[in-house]
Amino acid sequence: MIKLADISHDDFFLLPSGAKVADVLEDILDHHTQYIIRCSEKEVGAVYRTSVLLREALKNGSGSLGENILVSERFAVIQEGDSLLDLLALEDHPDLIVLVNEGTVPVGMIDGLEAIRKLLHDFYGMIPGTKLSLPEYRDIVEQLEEEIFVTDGAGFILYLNPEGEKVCGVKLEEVIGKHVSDLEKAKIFTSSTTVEVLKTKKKANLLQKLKSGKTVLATGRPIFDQKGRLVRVLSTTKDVREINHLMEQIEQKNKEIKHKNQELTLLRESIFAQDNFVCKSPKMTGIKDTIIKIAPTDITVLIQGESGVGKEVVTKLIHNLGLRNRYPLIKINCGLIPENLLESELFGYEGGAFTGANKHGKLGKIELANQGTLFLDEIGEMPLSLQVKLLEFLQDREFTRVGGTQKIKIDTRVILATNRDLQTMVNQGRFRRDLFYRLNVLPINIPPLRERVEDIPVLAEYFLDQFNNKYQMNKKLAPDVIEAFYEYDWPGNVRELVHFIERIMVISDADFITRDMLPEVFGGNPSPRQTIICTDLIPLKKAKNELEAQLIKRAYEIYKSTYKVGKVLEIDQSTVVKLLKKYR
Ligand SMILES: Nc1ncnc2c1ncn2[C@@H]1O[C@H](COP(=O)(O)OP(=O)(O)OP(=O)(O)O)[C@@H](O)[C@H]1O
Repeated sequence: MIKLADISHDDFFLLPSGAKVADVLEDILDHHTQYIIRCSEKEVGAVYRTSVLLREALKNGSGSLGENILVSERFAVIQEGDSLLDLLALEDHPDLIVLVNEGTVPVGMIDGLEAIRKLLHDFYGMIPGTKLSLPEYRDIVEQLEEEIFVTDGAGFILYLNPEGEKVCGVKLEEVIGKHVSDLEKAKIFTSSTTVEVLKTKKKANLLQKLKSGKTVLATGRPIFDQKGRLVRVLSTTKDVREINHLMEQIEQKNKEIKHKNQELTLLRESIFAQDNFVCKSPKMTGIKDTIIKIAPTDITVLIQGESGVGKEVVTKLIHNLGLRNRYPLIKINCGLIPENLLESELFGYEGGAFTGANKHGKLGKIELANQGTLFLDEIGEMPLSLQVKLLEFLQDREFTRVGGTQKIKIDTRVILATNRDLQTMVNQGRFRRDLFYRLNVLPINIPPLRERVEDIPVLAEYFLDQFNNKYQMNKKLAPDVIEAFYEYDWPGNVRELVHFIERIMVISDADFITRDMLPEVFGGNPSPRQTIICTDLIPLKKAKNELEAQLIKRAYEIYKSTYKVGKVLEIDQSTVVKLLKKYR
């Protein structure tokens, strides 16, 4: 902490109290000082500006310079060992501060404004501008809505700002000079931070209970002099109610956010339901999470999977959950449109572009998808000749109509789907490598239904409900029907399951559909899945182990019961347990 002596100057001339100014005028002129201090051995009487004194001498002659005609500057007297903080205890806002030694002899002077600037800088981290006057600085400190409580290094109270007076319910003059423990004894507050700081010489935070019943959060800070001695303790407090109020506000905001998130989840779920998307398996719930994340972006998505796995359902979800859902989702199936028509279907054409063309021209699907989403289904079927034009469009979102020369810019999101293995097609030279890399920004691979059997019961129940509603029925599936579904291979995936459920519901007379009502493929005769085909030659022992591992794992995935697995694989339950241990 800076001492006042450190920032003082000695630009003054001492004028003993009895001496006449006229008698020492020459001395004053010789010394070239800015101020003249009149003082006795007991006190500092007045401080004059030399310039004022000289002006008076010029005007009236030096003989007329009595003590009375000189107006003293506003000043305060402070001991040279005091620190900046002692300024806070001053009643008035002096323009000048006279530092005196242990007697009363002036040893230095400080500009009041300069001192307050330093004080603000040191204590409050403020770098004051040059425009404020000393009283203004004092007002700032006094108007802080924070309690300021200052003691010396032994705990004797030096200063309490008006907010502190309010908070503690005492006046500065009642407590100044008292020890902080006296205030504790008088129950003005409990557990003083000052006492804590005096003990630990470290910053302390405490909850203080005040006489008024209020609880405040007090922070005490030690202030050391250059020699590392504790010279002051500065404490500030904050009303806990205010903090509690803020905490309540934060909690309220958090609740609102949580509520909004819940609403958003419900909204998303309703979109998933509207778009008829059902899933339970970890693989598909992972895909659902990806959809939620990428839907609001414009990232190009490539959806791969066997026919009927739900590629179009996922496309609709991405569009409907995205920011373009007020604009259309335009689909074009590249596999269904003859090669020679695909270009004009996709990019449109100018009037008279080719024989038989509309003379006014026609908008292509890309233009129709402006602002919305373009869904290119069966992208693996796109002829190589068109792939370059598509690549150019994907890169710049610009294209020309067939028969046109003008570039057209379109703002659309692109989603592509295929049931072909594009990587293999690239290797075989049937799909452009550069286009593949451009498309493969975010691949979503939807697994076939047989690889996510957990979805089978939820999908089956879902379709059952749909067709019960559609046909005004009340049919149910027996648990062994679902078991039979687990065992089937579903080469047509979810599409096959939908159609199968509709068919069985319509053709069966009973309300309760049981396994024996299902076609052969679900039971008696071996299904194609039960045929094991060897495509390669491997050692018999390895092959046996591999088959055993696959069978046991697959069966357990489906039945989640060692008893059932034993029954299906026609082995003891204890063998199932042993094998599961071996292959896990
Ligand atoms: N997760 C799912 N929840 C509910 N229904 C689904 C789900 N996945 C697919 N379906 C239904 O299965 C049928 C086939 O789905 P979709 O047309 O999306 O498959 P696809 O992979 O695009 O097929 P293709 O490759 O033959 O075009 C549709 O009737 C669809 O509603």
